[in-house]
Order: sequence, then C-alpha cells, then structure tokens
Amino acid sequence: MLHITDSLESLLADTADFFVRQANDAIQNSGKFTVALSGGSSPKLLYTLLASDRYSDKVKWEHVYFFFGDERFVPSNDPQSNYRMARETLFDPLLITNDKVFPVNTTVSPAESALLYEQAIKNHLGVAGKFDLILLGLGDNSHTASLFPHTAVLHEKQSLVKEVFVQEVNQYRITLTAPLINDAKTIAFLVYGKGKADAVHHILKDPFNPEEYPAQLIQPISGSVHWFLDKDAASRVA
Ligand SMILES: O=C(O)[C@H](O)[C@@H](O)[C@H](O)[C@H](O)COP(=O)(O)O
Repeated sequence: MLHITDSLESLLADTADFFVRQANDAIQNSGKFTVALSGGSSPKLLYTLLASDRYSDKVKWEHVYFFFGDERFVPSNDPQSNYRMARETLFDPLLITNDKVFPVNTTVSPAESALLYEQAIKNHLGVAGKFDLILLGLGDNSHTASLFPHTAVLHEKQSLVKEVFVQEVNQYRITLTAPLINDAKTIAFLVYGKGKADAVHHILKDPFNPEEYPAQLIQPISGSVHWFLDKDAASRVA
C-alpha cells in the first residue's frame, strides 16, 4: 500500500500516526508492541516527532520493545551507530528503560554478534512470534536494512540475522534477513527526497532483480507492506 504525501511534514505525521495505531492495536491485543527500527538518516525526524509533546502521550511506551533492523558494526557510542541515533532521538527523550531496548552487541565478532542477536529475537518473540512492525528505509542503491546489492546475505534462507561485510561502505553490518523481515505482521518503508525516486521505481516497477535491487526481496508472507513516500520520492511511480 502506497501512502504518498505532498510535504515531508505531512509524510512524517502520517507515518507517526500509523506507528501509533500499530502500537496501540498490538498493545490492546497482546499487551506489547515489538518493533524493529530502521537506521540511517531518514527516520531521525520520525523518531524525534514520536518523542515530541504531539505524540509522546499517544502510546503506552512501557509496553513497547525496540529492536533494530540492522546495525553498523561500530561501538554503540559511535556517531554511525543506529542504536546511538535512536537513543538520542527516541529512547532518551521518552525515558525508555534499557530492558525495553535490544541493541546489537558489537563488542564481539560479527559472526558471534549475529548469532547473539538472532537468539535475543527468538527469546523475545518465542517460537511462533513475529515482529509487530518492521520499519525500513531505502538506500539510493535500492538496499534496505543492510541487504546490499550483490551480497551473500541476499540468498540467506535459514538464519534470521546475519553478519555481512559491505564493500561499498567498507564496513561490517549486522542485518535482519529477508525471511525474518517478510515474516513480520507489518512492514513500513519511510522514504523521502528526490534522490530516492529511482530506487523507489526500481523496487515497485522494475522486473524482479534482487541482486541489483535488494528491497524487492521484501514481500510479506502473511502481513502487509506500506510505503510512506513524499511526492519527490514517489515522482516516478505515482
Ligand atoms: O543502517 C542503515 O543505514 C539503514 O538501516 C539503511 O538501510 C538505511 O535505511 C538506508 O541506507 C537509507 O538511509 P538514509 O535514510 O540515510 O538515506
């Protein structure tokens, strides 16, 4: 489902409203809401809005459990850390307690880190559990999470979390794999800006070619996928 807005302000408000609805439905139905946050720069404004006076009282945050769709393999206080970005924009302003946040452990080897994170997810969700919501961004090269073009993790069918060395950023990443993302109840992409228009077109309109356009792998098994786009990012698909 496409949600296209004229302005970034209305896009962020629509996405925040969606997040709040998802959270409150999950908390009402199961007593908790488990979300995997996206990283990078796009979601910073969304997290800041959710933590603002306009939204902070719309969710019972004590019932929300935060995971990460991917993480850069850097110390947790590194400026590149997705955890640090979420802590600064969302967890600290909302006084989220540490027991509700599941950062990736980047103090061990990448392989060990992926195994530990997969176990943490399984422990939290349980055998048949699913993420209530997975937030995703889209790179201008059509990657999402840390599923980058021409990487082995695109073919991963067993593991739920994998380490991957990404040549183009010269960095190890820890990422949820496509099978785990696709098992979510709800998936939401937040993409804005002219620079993303081609990538959005590749994902939504081009023939299936996930080696080049990895976000094409995101096809929910039984859940739903929502694209929150501003008019610039949607300019080649709307
Ligand atoms: O760790 C990351 O960088 C993200 O999880 C990644 O998948 C991001 O969503 C895209 O790279 C888009 O990033 P921007 O929002 O910064 O363009």
